[in-house]
Amino acid sequence: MVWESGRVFSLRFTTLVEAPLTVAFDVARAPGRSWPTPLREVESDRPYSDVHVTESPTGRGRVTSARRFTATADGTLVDQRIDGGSGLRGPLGWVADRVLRRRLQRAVRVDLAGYVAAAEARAHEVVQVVGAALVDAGRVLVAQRSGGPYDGCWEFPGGKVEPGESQLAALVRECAEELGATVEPGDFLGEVPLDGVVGGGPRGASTMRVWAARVVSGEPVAHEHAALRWVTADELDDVDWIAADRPLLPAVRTLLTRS
Ligand SMILES: Nc1nc2c([nH]c(=O)n2[C@H]2C[C@H](O)[C@@H](COP(=O)(O)OP(=O)(O)OP(=O)(O)O)O2)c(=O)[nH]1
Repeated sequence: MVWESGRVFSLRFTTLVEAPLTVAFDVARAPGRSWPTPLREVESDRPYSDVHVTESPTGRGRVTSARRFTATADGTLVDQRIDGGSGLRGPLGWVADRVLRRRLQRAVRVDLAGYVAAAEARAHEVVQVVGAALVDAGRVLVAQRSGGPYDGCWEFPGGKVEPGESQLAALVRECAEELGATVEPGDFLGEVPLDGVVGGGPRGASTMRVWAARVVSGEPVAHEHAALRWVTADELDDVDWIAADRPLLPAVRTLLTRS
């Protein structure tokens, strides 16, 4: 990218936040607290990406901040790219660009330190649900809820993470309770916001993270569900899923076609 006047620089910051995707995104809503000029949001695709712009302090150039939020097994990877320039030409522009670049670098570092702490603290306040896509011979186990608001809908075995419990420990515990089987978690598959799904809570109050897994001992039995079913990749779309789960189906389909 080249600005009409002056030169341009690029900065890149990659940060792992130990918080779910929705939390990492929602807490990041107001970036640029330490920036020289206020940022304006021009694009937002919650909880995946956003773009902000600001004028450079000279009033002649522009700075753009584009962030991408990706759910990973360990939390959320925040990838931020800043493109900007003072908008000034010649030797003065050269100096102004260097100063602006350094100020932004410092400002982002200060912002990130506060942001990571705030997101990780907030992560303890949201309801985190974990789910297991249990795979065997090209099929995945789906479980039918019994009672409650999603009575009759199908879901991944799993449930809420308890305070102080790790997500994978919760996954193994929930599968043992619900299926009477021991499971071993594998690859992380993805995360979906459960906005309003769990107890009708507000936006960002709950989220679900799903892992591929396999049964290592015992035969799954529906201890808490109405029924269990093993389904193939071709049958995935026809299942009457809890609606929030549907965005995870492409990842499950890929998993099944690989297994
Ligand atoms: N287990 C599971 N829960 C899901 C899925 N999709 C989805 O929206 N949910 C929602 C439904 C529930 O509101 C919430 C999980 O709660 P739960 O009732 O199964 O969890 P739990 O066993 O820990 O519940 P409890 O102790 O509070 O009764 O997440 C899914 O695929 N699997």
